[in-house]
Amino acid sequence: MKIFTAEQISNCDQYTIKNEPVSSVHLMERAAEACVEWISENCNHHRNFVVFCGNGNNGGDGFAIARMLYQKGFDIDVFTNTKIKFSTDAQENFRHIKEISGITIREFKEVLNYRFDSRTVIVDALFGTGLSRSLNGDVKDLVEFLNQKKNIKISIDLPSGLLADTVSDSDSVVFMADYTLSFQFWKKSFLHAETGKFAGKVEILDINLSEDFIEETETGDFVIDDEVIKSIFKIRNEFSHKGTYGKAAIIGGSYGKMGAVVLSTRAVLKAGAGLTFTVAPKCGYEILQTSDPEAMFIEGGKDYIENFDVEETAVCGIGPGLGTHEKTAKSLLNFLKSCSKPLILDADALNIIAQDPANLNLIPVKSIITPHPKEFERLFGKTENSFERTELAKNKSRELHIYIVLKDHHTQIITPEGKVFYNITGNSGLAKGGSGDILTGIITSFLAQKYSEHEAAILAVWFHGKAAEFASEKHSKESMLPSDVIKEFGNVFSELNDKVQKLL
Ligand SMILES: NC(=O)C1=CN([C@@H]2O[C@H](COP(=O)(O)OP(=O)(O)OC[C@H]3O[C@@H](n4cnc5c(N)ncnc54)[C@H](O)[C@@H]3O)[C@@H](O)[C@H]2O)[C@@H](O)CC1
Ligand SMILES: Nc1ncnc2c1ncn2[C@@H]1O[C@H](COP(=O)(O)OP(=O)(O)O)[C@@H](O)[C@H]1O
Ligand SMILES: [K+]
Repeated sequence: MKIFTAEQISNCDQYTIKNEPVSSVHLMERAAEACVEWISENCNHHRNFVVFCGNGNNGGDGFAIARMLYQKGFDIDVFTNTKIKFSTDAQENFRHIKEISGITIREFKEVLNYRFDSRTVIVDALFGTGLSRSLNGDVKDLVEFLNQKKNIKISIDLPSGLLADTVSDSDSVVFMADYTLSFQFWKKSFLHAETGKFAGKVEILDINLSEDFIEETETGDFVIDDEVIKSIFKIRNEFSHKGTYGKAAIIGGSYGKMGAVVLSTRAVLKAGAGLTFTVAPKCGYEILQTSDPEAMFIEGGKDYIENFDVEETAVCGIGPGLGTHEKTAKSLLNFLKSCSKPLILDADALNIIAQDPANLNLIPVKSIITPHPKEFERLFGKTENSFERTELAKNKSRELHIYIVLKDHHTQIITPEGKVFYNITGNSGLAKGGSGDILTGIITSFLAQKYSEHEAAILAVWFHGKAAEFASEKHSKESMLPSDVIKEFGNVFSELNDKVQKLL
């Protein structure tokens, strides 16, 4: 799914109104219907809603939602500011709601005397994509007041005060939603930590905006949705043999960190590679042969790795548990100098490279590197916030002609062409040592299976998150272990096969 800026979204609305058989006010009606449908389906314990409506079209949505919820039998109160001029469509919906005697309309300032029942849901329809500056004055006070309430809060389109595509000033006041019902597209601000925290759980509601506009409008930012995944995943060929699925090698491990290669190797195996090797120090021989018997062991040193050579045709994932021993570092850098095929570089491989900026140029083109934010900083330097980090990653991907998998809650895959793919699978159950090792294994496995670097990185990140979702359902986010995540790979493949199967 494409991610658009606030300006592009507004253009999309206008294009739809101009070119499709729908008027502006009908599009608002469609948007409100989608919200009301979601609320009716999901809201089982709450009967009363208090809707806060601004003067623009976001407020118009709010009036229409209030009317429709009332017609469905919910108790509704509405707050607005009648002293400021409404937009045309908001005015029309305000007119409709005034005619309903069962709905009381109050001015914002009356909120201080309003009795919030603990089961009242607060709906924020103050500002959406039209927000042009930080909240101030009365409306800022209102949002601060509402944020103190313990009630469930739903934002329409965007939490008020949040900009769609960039970070707000750190002292800006933003409505703190539990749920955000947003129209048609993911907004970039939902996907970054500093701003996404205001949106709560995000639901994207389809309001049928013009497909032609969406198709023709260029963007560099995408969300990895089912369509992206279906276009990448390949069904396993029955007329195949192990050679069809490639050779993969995990290179890593050091005394005390052998678990990282065990997990990484197991992830390669369970993600479907044909032949799997582990290059690890001798001290890991028994551990690896016992834990992952399907993989072949290659001795890469005694207590730490000194030899990175594996079969020419194997795809190499380097770094899990590798350590940064001087001799390991020296031989890794020598290996990089002699290597021209794309590699997967993670963890200590990145920490070794980060020791000297000149090392960055040794990374073979089209390699996939998988830094978490701290490793990214060691490699490329500090940034003010995660939006800037993504921009820096885009520059570096272009410059070095590599793929950067910037690991985060919404991990980003950044391509040498400057495109950014945001992942929306996964959860905080992955915030544990060992999760990244698994991701390295999955990417290595998919690359060995002849997915392109671009496809392998995107599919693997999505896959990793999806497996975490299955694992958390069984074990909880708190208790799930990276090894539980690997056990769910089978369920993810079943889901993938179901998605792409040609059903009779
Ligand atoms: N036909 C359409 O264009 C549709 C628009 N929709 C809704 O319309 C919204 C966008 O509507 P608008 O473009 O009218 O914008 P908003 O309703 O987000 O609000 C913008 C209004 O607030 C003012 N404003 C901006 N920042 C302010 C601030 N900090 N303090 C006080 N006032 C401020 C602006 O001057 C403008 O009058 C979307 O988020 C969505 O909810 C949906 O109904 C779908 C269809
Ligand atoms: N809160 C979270 N939500 C979603 N994914 C997460 C979260 N925390 C961590 N992850 C994922 O888990 C992995 C952790 O990687 P990393 O920090 O390198 O772990 P390790 O050091 O164990 O290898 C990344 O893929 C990251 O995106
Ligand atoms: K809003």
